[in-house]
Amino acid sequence: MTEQHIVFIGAGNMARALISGMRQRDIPGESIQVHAPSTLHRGALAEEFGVRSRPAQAEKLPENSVVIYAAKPKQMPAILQEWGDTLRSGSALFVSVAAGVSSTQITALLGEEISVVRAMPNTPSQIGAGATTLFARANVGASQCDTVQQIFSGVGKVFWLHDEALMDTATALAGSGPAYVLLFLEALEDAAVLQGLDRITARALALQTVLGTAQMAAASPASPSELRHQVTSPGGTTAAGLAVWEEQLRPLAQRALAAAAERGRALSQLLKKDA
Ligand SMILES: NC(=O)C1=CN([C@@H]2O[C@H](COP(=O)(O)OP(=O)(O)OC[C@H]3O[C@@H](n4cnc5c(N)ncnc54)[C@H](O)[C@@H]3O)[C@@H](O)[C@H]2O)C=CC1
Ligand SMILES: O=C(O)[C@@H]1CCC=N1
Repeated sequence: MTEQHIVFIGAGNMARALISGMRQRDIPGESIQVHAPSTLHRGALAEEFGVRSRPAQAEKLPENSVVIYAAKPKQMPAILQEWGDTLRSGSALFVSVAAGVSSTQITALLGEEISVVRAMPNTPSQIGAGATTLFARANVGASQCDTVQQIFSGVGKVFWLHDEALMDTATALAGSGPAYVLLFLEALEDAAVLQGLDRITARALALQTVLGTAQMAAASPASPSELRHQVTSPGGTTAAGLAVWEEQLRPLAQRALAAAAERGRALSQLLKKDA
């Protein structure tokens, strides 16, 4: 990709996941800069990934900077207050990974229409297997969209949305999704242990089953439903297990995604109250 200067605001879990994925894609450490108040967090990233580390306060940014906001949603008013002059005076592209906070809220906080893209990545980005949804405001140019596409496609698959309201759904599905899959793994493991299987074998079997099935589904032109039928012999073990899952799983998925998307909208409302 073209020489970009990538500036992270925040040095937590998501910044770490993205930086890890970027470094594996040979984005040089010197072109990544991390700002956070805690020397512990940013120092650890500097040591592990060779990125540059700075305190929280803003400074003049190099040309071609992409600023990735990776601190908490509720901190955005205070942090943008600190960064406002820097962001308004330069030509930086601002990418927010904050759940819920709308691009209109971001430009309102900055008091100016700078280029803003929202991104919703997820933690598998740390091994290049992320899923990121992107939304660009109308004033973001094609070359800026290309830049963001290159950054996030380096750490996984990228999906653009044209309706910003659906970012809350994408957050509920893919941003939060790794936690659901991990809970599913834990539940399968615990259930097998309850039947007597030792924990190490139960964990390894659950993991390989989910991994192998996801890889098979990704490699196959068949739909998940078609592949599922290939496993399900009439009157067999799978049919017996599936009957139990079917009672609850779809309504549960709907409720879980609704709750997560609603939380995204609530985070955005909270910001309105604080702003
Ligand atoms: N964790 C995840 O799986 C995902 C998180 N996100 C979003 O990423 C953002 C960060 O989430 P996490 O990394 O999980 O949180 P975290 O709590 O791990 O990290 C937050 C970071 O912000 C830093 N920070 C606090 N005050 C600051 C300031 N004044 N200036 C600069 N940095 C400051 C903290 O030092 C910390 O490094 C959130 O907005 C979240 O919605 C988005 C997708 C997935
Ligand atoms: O739980 C959260 O709010 C963040 C956004 C998506 C994943 N983690």
